[in-house]
Amino acid sequence: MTGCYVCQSPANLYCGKCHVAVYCSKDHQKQDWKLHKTQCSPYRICQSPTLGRYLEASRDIAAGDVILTDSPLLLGPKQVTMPVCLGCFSPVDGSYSCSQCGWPMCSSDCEMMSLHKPECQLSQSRSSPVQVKKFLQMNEMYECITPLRCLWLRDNEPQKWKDLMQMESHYEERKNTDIFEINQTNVAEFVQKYLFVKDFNDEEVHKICGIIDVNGFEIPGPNIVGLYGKACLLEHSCIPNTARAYDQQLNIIVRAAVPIKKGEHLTTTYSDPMWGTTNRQYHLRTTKYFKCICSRCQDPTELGTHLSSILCKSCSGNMILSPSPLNPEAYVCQDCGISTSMEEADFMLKQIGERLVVLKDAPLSVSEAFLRDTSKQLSENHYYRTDVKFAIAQMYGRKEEDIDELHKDLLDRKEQLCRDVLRLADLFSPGVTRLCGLLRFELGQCIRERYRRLPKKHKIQAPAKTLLQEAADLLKQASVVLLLESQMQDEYQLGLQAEDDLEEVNKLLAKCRI
Ligand SMILES: C[S@@+](CC[C@H](N)C(=O)[O-])C[C@H]1O[C@@H](n2cnc3c(N)ncnc32)[C@H](O)[C@@H]1O
Repeated sequence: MTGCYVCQSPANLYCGKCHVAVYCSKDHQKQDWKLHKTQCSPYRICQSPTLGRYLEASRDIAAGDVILTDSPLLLGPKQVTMPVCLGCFSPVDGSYSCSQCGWPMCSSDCEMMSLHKPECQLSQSRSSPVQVKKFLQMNEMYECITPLRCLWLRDNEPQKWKDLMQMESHYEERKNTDIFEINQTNVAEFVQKYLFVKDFNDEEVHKICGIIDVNGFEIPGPNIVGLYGKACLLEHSCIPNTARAYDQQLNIIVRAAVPIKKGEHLTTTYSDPMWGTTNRQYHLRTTKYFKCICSRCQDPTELGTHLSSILCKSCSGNMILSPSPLNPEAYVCQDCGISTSMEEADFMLKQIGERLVVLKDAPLSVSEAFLRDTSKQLSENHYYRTDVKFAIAQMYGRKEEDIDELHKDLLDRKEQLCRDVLRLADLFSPGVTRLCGLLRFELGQCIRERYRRLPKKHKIQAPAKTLLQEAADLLKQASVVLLLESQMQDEYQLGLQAEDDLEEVNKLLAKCRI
């Protein structure tokens, strides 16, 4: 939106505070101020040679405050997906196809959705309907859909196309990479040779593929990627200060996760804050084309957590990436100085990673065995171990038995795991974030259950009240965070449960006369 906020005519005079509202003249800016000052964005758009465009807080922002809400420029299936309906994104089996173009859909209702118009129109360049034959597995035919939805904007929605074209594509860096080759075959050539769409040259197609990869947000839950004109300006940090959520229309809502001071950059995470440095760096380098040099990435101990450290075979000390996690040559023991080559460590990590894959469907005892075995190879907080701890912290009291049937030792175990992972989450994904919300929810359940198990006479003693108060604090914080999620998400349902449980705990607290 680049029209004057008052009269919509072409405008280039930006509000000096937020650099978002734009006017055609000083008069219109003055005229709008009374209204605009109540809405003036808490951020401004800035530019730097290393970051490109980025967002900066234009005033102090409190944790939980909405920084921006942005509607999608477009939505499409993720690049690698199995066949999904091109209207509602549910998996499809081929039993219904669009009457106009032949792409499989759910129903005539989905066929009519405006979302589907771009590929529907463009696919009609073929003389016969599109035929999809491979269902319930990844299907490379779908790699062209989101790019087509972008390319279609060029001739149909010029303002959106202009917004899209401002986004970073890293076109030059992508040339000669594997992904460039894949896009050449599965998008550029597929569009020209199978769909008979000749309107877009290879460079345009590759730029669009880059824009999707670099700027697209993977929306949790369904198989959707969304492009958002304002939210894409958030820069990456391995300890982000904002959190993202989506409403039912898939508008993105960006909130301050922690208090943010005027002048601070607004950051999100493009990777996963609970991954180790090497994995985050690899992901950022190969999909976003930059090297993160944040303080966490430069600290071989990752703020003293040793999230990426392995254990020394000689003295069991923590072995860190040396001489620096950004240019590692070996793992070196902090205690005895012995080193292990990157190849040897990578081989061990790969083997452990393969064990991880099968844990999801196995009994919890197999995950516990994994944690026991790896305690001699990996640091206590290693990201592999933390991943498993987080998974089983959620499953105890849910997967094999309900929490009120859980053996006391297992209840203690769940509580310990929640506390261990929460310590790390509070460092790397701090504040009003989904991860902290989930962990506080689980921990709140443990504490509430510990109270429930107290003998009746102990329930009127001071330690019982302390337990109830802790449960109430945890459930309150969990419900506040989880209810910010979209109602479609499981997290939202847990938020509702946290709210109910909190009510019950508060009633018990009110009865406590200690
Ligand atoms: C989603 S875009 C962000 C907006 C972009 N800066 C622009 O001008 O359109 C992602 C790109 O921004 C740059 N970027 C974001 N965070 C960065 C960071 N922490 N360090 C260096 N570059 C970063 C990288 O070029 C990255 O590929």
